[in-house]
Amino acid sequence: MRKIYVFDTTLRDGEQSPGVSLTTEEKVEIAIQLQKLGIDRIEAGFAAASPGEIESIRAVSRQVKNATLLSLARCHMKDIDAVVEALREAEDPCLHLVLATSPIHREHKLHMDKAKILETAASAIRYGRKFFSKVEFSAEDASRTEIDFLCEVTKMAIDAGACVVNLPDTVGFATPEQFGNMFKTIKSSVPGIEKIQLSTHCHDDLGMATANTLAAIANGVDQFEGTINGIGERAGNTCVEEVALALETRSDFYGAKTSLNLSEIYRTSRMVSKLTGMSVPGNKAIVGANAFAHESGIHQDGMLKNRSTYEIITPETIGASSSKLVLGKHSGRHAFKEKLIDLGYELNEEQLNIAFAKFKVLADRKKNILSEDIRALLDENMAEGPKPLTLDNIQVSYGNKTMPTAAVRIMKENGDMVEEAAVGNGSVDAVYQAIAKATGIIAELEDYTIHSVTHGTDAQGEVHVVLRQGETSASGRGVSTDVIEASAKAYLEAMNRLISRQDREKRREGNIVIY
Ligand SMILES: CC(=O)SCCNC(=O)CCNC(=O)[C@H](O)C(C)(C)COP(=O)(O)OP(=O)(O)OC[C@H]1O[C@@H](n2cnc3c(N)ncnc32)[C@H](O)[C@@H]1OP(=O)(O)O
Ligand SMILES: CC(C)C(=O)C(=O)O
Ligand SMILES: [Mg+2]
Repeated sequence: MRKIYVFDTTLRDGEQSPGVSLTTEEKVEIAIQLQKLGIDRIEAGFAAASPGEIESIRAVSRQVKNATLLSLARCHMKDIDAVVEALREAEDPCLHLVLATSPIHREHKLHMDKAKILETAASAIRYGRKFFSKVEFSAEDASRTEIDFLCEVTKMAIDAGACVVNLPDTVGFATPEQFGNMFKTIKSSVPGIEKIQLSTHCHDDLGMATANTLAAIANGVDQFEGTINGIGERAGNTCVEEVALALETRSDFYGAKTSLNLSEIYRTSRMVSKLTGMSVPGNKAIVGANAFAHESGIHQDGMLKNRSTYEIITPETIGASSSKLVLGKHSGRHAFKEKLIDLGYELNEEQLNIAFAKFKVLADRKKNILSEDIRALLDENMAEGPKPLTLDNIQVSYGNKTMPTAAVRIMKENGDMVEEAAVGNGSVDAVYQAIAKATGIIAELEDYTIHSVTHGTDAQGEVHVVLRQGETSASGRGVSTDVIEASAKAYLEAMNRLISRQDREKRREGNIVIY
């Protein structure tokens, strides 16, 4: 199996993401993790950018022992001198030089003709070789460079002493077939190409960075460059994790693999996301929160029967915890039942049907049903004891400049409905006043607590109340995506318990129940 070298540029091109600036400590933390991941070459920064950048690269170089360490430089002596300073303590240093070669960059940016490009790059490589035994040369915007000139540039870099020649798709313009052909031509027509390693470096402007990188690999490159989570300039770079997993999963096709410790991928992704502040979209390949989550009933049923039906990579491979069957409105009975077993509930067929029906109602109201939602739903449905009072309807009118008003309709055990409205000093208070008026039961609210059972703005709220009447107290719990409804449910549950307790006590005393 051919080994593909991984060049990680999270700390250089990744840091070029708008809004990202890593401290020295953060760069060091990421570099240590990149080593654990088994990255072969780590680009720690652009030394000439600032004195602080030189310091950061030096700090990283003190920690990196098992990877080649690079810093990027323009083809300028002062940039190269800055790299010399930054990489002085590196165990295995490599200078990374860049110069654009495309007609657009030559004419509009550099104001250099082809001869000047060749001369500038060659003298920079030669100057760099005085300090470094390893020099990588990148022909920026290679994919928009005339192929004959690119062959000349590659030959110049080899002759001047580069050991890696990188041909980037700097602006994400290439298409896989065209990009693959570019490498095929370079490999077959540049004399001395076997003396160096060929590398690729892609950007994702058209969403083709991974495809283009794989096309380059299929056409013989030895190294690919990328970043964790694909962060980087504009739409970002090739995602290291995507290419590594594509090679691993489709080694039958590519016949090539990286030597990454794949089980460190998830941890590395989380760390980079946290330290750069760039969140990973849920549907991101490999490392997104949904990459191993299954919501629809047919998929969940398949997963329960055999994971290979809907997963081509296991989460364990990348160090993520496990596949998730996410319960939602598309879920079916198989997954629901499995979830109940996981949560320790044993329901008979009839109970299961009832719970499943209630779950579907909840799923229509709430996008993401979590374990706590299910627990809350089951505990509520399975709560024992008689229910003298049931909430039938509730309506609240709230305005920050008006008194909150609530109207409630409550069904008694015998089926009678009682309706009342009341104002309060808040919406919950108004509801409680209305319930008190409707039932005629005046109880002291001894305790009221509310917390979110799950996360997000559509989370379920769970309310606990304690009511007291004389010597008797009772607690109640209510759960709903609406906190007012949860509050009303909790209040009525506490009232029902209060009534039952008083009922029992009165029976014992031979009296008649008041309610
Ligand atoms: C494709 C890439 O990702 S390339 C890497 C991009 N990364 C960075 O730019 C790192 C951060 N950069 C910086 O801190 C600054 O741009 C510096 C320190 C490098 C240079 O800053 P300044 O001297 O102020 O120049 P500025 O950035 O405004 O312009 C770039 C100059 O370098 C020239 N240049 C651009 N690329 C190269 C190159 N590879 N080799 C030599 N000169 C180059 C430009 O033509 C321009 O020259 P000019 O001043 O004669 O017009
Ligand atoms: C410096 C080079 C490799 C680069 O980042 C690019 O061309 O995108
Ligand atoms: Mg780049």
